[in-house]
Amino acid sequence: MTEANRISFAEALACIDRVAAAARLPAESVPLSRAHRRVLAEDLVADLALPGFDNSAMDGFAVRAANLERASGEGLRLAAEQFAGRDLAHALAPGECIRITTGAPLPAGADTVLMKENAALRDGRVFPLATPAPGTHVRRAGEDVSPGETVLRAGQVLDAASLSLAAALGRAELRVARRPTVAVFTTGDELRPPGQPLAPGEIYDSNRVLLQSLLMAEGCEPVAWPVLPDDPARLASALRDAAFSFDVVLTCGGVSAGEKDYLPGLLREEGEVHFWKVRMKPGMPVLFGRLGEAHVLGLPGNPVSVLATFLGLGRRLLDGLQGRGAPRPSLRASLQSPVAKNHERLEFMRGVLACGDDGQLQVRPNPAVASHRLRAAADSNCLIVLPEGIADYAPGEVVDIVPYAGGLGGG
Ligand SMILES: Nc1nc2c(c(=O)[nH]1)N[C@H]1C(S)=C(S)[C@@H](COP(=O)(O)OP(=O)(O)OC[C@H]3O[C@@H](n4cnc5c(N)ncnc54)[C@H](O)[C@@H]3O)O[C@H]1N2
Ligand code: MOO
Repeated sequence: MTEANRISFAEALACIDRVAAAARLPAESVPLSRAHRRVLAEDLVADLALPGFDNSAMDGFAVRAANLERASGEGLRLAAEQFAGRDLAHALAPGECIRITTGAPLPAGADTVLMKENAALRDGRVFPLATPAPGTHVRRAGEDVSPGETVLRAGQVLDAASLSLAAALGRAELRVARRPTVAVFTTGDELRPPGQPLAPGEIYDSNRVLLQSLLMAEGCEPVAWPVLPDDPARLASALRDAAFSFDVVLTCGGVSAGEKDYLPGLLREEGEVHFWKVRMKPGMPVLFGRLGEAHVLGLPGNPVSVLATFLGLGRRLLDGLQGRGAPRPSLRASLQSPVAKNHERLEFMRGVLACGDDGQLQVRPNPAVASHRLRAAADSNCLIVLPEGIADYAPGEVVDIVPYAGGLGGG
C-alpha cells in the first residue's frame, strides 16, 4: 500500500466520530460522588436561585445604610442575632442593627452589612467606624443563578466545580453516559510480564501498563487479558470472546505487514474494517473496525505508537461513544529548537511543554523520534503535532500540542 492509499489523520478522526455517533452508549443515573469526569447526558436547568435568599457575605451587623451616618454618634441598638441556619424572620427597626454571620439571611429592612472589624460594641450599642455604601457585603438572591437557567449542558465533562454547582442546586444524581467497557490485549511471542526472567529474544510487556494507565486516566476500568501468543487461532478465539462482552477491544501489535500480523484479516473475515493505515507517524499501521458487538482499535506494537494512537485516536473513540460535546481544549506552543521533518506523514513528536518567562507556552522537542524510544516518551509530557508535508521548523514557530494528561478544562 502506498502513502496515497492510506487515509489522513483527519479522515481517521472523522471515521471514528461517525462510528461513535451511531453507537452512543446509553445514559445512566449516578450519584454526584460517582459522576466526576463523566460525560453529562442531560442539560441541567436550575430550579432554584443561587444564592437562594439575600444573605450576608461577612460576620458583622445587618444595618440600613441610610441610618449609619446618624448612628455614628449615638450608635445603633443591637436588637437581635441572626446566625447562618434557620431564618428567624427578624425585621430591622430604625435605629437598630442585628448581629449577623456569613451566610445568614439578611433581616427585612436591612440592606447592608457592617463588618465586625468596622464596628465598636459598647453597652448593647454598635458604633460604626465606617460608612459602607448601600448593599455592601450583601449577597443578592439569584445573582449567581436564576431559576430556569441552563447551567450545565449535555456533552460536557463533569469536573469538581460543575458537580458542586449541581449539588448547590439540590441535585443528588445526574444522568451521565455509561462508561465504555474496555478489554486490553497485548500480543506477541516475545512478551513476558515484568518480574519474570527473560529468555534470549524476549522483552518485557510495557504496553499493557501503558494502555491500562492511559485508560484509567480516562476513567475507564480496563480488563487486561493475558498476553496472547502470535497464534491466529488463540488470537481469534480470545478476541471473539471479548467482542461480545466489551464495548471496546484495544489490541497492540500484529497490525503491520509481518508474517504474524493476523488482526486485519480476522476483522475482514469476521467483522468489518473501517480503516487500516493512517498517514501518521508513529502509528501508521493502526486498524479500526468492528468484531461482534465491539469496536476494535488495533494499535501498532511499538510503545510510542501505542501512546500516539491512543492519545490521538483511542481517546476520540471513548469521547465519541460517551457523546462528549466540546473537543478537548487544544494547546499551542512555540518550538524551542528546530525540527527538520523529512517525511510526508503527520507526525506526533514527543516534547516537554512548559511556560516560559514571558508567560507563553514553549515546547522542547525530543530528537529521539523512533517509535521504540520509550525513554524519550517518558522524559516528555506531551505530543507535538506536525502537519503532513516535509518542512523545516524554526525555533519560535508555533505548533499544536496534545498533553499526555487529559488536558485543561474538564479534560
Ligand atoms: N514491512 C513492514 N514492516 C513494518 C511496517 C510496515 O509497514 N511494513 N510497519 C512498521 C511500523 S511503523 C510499526 S509501528 C510496526 C507495527 O507492528 P505491529 O503492530 O505489527 O506490532 P509488532 O510487530 O507486534 O510489534 C512492533 C514492535 O513493538 C514491540 N511490542 C509489541 N508489543 C509490545 C508490548 N506489549 N510491549 C512492548 N513492546 C511491544 C515488538 O516487540 C516490536 O518491536 O511494524 C513495523 N514494521
Ligand atoms: O508508525 Mo510505526 O507506529 O512508527 O513505528
